[in-house]
Formats: sequence, structure tokens, C-alpha cells
Amino acid sequence: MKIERTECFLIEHGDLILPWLTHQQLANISLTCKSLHYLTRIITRNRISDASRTFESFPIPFLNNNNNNNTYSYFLYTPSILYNNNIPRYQPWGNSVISPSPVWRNHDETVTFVDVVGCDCGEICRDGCACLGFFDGLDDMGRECGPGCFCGGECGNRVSQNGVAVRVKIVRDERKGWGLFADQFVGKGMFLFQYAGELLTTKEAQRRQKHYDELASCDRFSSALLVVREHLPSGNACLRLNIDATRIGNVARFVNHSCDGGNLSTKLVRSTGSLFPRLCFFASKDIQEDEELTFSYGEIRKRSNGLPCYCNSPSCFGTLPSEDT
Ligand SMILES: C[S@@+](CC[C@H](N)C(=O)[O-])C[C@H]1O[C@@H](n2cnc3c(N)ncnc32)[C@H](O)[C@@H]1O
Repeated sequence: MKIERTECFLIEHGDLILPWLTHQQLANISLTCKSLHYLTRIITRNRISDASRTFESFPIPFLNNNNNNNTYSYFLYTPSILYNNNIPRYQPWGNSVISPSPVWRNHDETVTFVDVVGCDCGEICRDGCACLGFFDGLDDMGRECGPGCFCGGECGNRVSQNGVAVRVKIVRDERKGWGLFADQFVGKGMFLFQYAGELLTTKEAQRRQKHYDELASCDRFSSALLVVREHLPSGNACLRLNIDATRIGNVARFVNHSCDGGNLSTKLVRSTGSLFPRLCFFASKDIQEDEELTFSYGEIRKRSNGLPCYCNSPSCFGTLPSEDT
């Protein structure tokens, strides 16, 4: 009797409730009656059509031609790095009525240097802009206009601040899990996306990595915790960024490793006035439509029993890079 009442309530308010459920919760209630089965199928179809939950300019579909139950990968979406602990436990996904809250946009500018004055070109920057001068796609460090500048979001020197810049799709592979593929031609040097997720302290990153390693050893679990070290000009110190996209992140969390370096290069890009740089992905060569997007996770293989690598490149080491975080 109690179950029936819950079903009626869910059917009546499905539009409001179902998009907030995780994939597991959705799967469970889809078994309870025909109406809920039908409603959850619609939600699932919407989720598959856009992993970004409409946060990005283009929809980013999941494609799975394999005969398994992995119709999509469940995670929360953020288009940029999250600097605080105020991470939601749930986020709506799969209903056209509810669109993402604007609060989630432009997080890149929330941690800034006070009083850093950038360029004063006006709304759109000109040739002589003090912040210009890196978009050759080759240097290790990039600079863009930022919160310290007078220009606005339309400025051409804010290329990496407007979310995913090219059409991509998330495709299932039997051995590597989900992977990110180009859904259009991408010319060498073009910006694609940044690596978005939670910015963690090193202590928290080490705690989570230990937990993820345990999960990976007993399950087909994929973590997306990335550690970036930026060597400072003094040579004596390095800035360490720990970005965890496992629970909440953007499409960069689906980029798989390739031992030959793949077709993407990474660069830290700093916006004038921003405290932290962002890790940005550029095409290191021309990329054709339907080509998988990959990069090298690193050179170090510390673990004797590392995870097997299926990158298929002639220079494959056989195991994925692994480091002590
Ligand atoms: C950042 S995630 C990439 C997305 C992941 N494939 C997924 O399904 O969510 C990293 C994980 O992907 C898998 N992976 C990435 N590159 C791989 C490769 N070359 N061979 C095998 N597995 C790979 C490993 O499980 C790794 O821990």
C-alpha cells in the first residue's frame, strides 16, 4: 500500500523529482511499475543526449555500441574548476524544464588577487593588449585576460573561459571504458577544453587517491584525479594543483591515456588577476572527426601491478602511468 502511494506521487511529480535521481535510484524505481519505467526511459534518453546537462554550448552525447548495461556514466557536471567545499550532492539532469542554475557558471573568477590591474583595452582587446601573446599553442604557459581586466566575456583573449570549444562525443570501449572523441575536425593548436573538477588540498587528494586505488582493485572503477605540478621560475618550488573530476567535472574526465602522447597537449593558462591557473587542452596535431582524443597521463610507472594499458600505440608500455600522489 505504502509503495503504491509513493508510485502515485512520483508519477504525478515525476518532472520535478526524477531528474534529481542518480542512475542507480532511477534504475531501482523503473522496476516498480510500467508508468515509472516509461518516465525513467525518457529521462535516460535525455541524459544520453547531453552529458553536459546543457552547461556547454553543444550537446555532448554518450554513444555505446557494445552490448552492455552502461548506457551512460553518472557524474555531476561543472564547466569550470570548483574552489570551495560547497559541492552539491545532487544536480538535476534529464529534464528540459529544469535548466542548470546560473550560479554554476564563471567559477574561474571566484578566487582572484585583490587589486591586480589587467589590461584596459575596453570591451574587446586590441593588438597591443598587455595580456596577449601566447596563442601559438606551443608554450608551456598561457595568459589570458581575466577578472583584473576591463574587457568582457566576448574578448578574443578569453578563449579558454567559455567552456568546451569544439563538438565532442563520449564513446564506450570494451577495455578502456568511456573515451572522448572529436565530433568535428580540430586544427592543430586549437583550444578544446579545460580540466574541470574539484580543487583539492594535497592531503585530501592523497586520501582520495588511496580510496580510489582500493575501489579500482576490486571493481571496474575509473578515477579522474589529476595532479599538475608547475615549476616556479626560482626552480626551488613548485605549485601543485590537485583537480578531482571523479564526482563532479567536465568532459575532460573522459580523456584516455596514450603512451605515444596522443593528439592533445596540455598547458597551464593563467587569467590576469586569477589566483590559480587552469589546465587547458590543445590539439597537438590536426584531429579528424571520429578520432579519439588522448594525451599522456605521465612517464612514471611506480606500481609493479599497474593497470593494463590498451592505447594500442606502437610505443605502448603495457601499463598505465602511476605515481604516488
Ligand atoms: C580519467 S579516466 C578516463 C575515462 C574512463 N575511461 C571512464 O570510463 O570514465 C581514467 C581511467 O580510464 C581508464 N583508461 C584510460 N586510458 C586507458 C588506456 N590507455 N588503457 C586502459 N584503460 C585506460 C583507466 O581505468 C583509468 O583509470
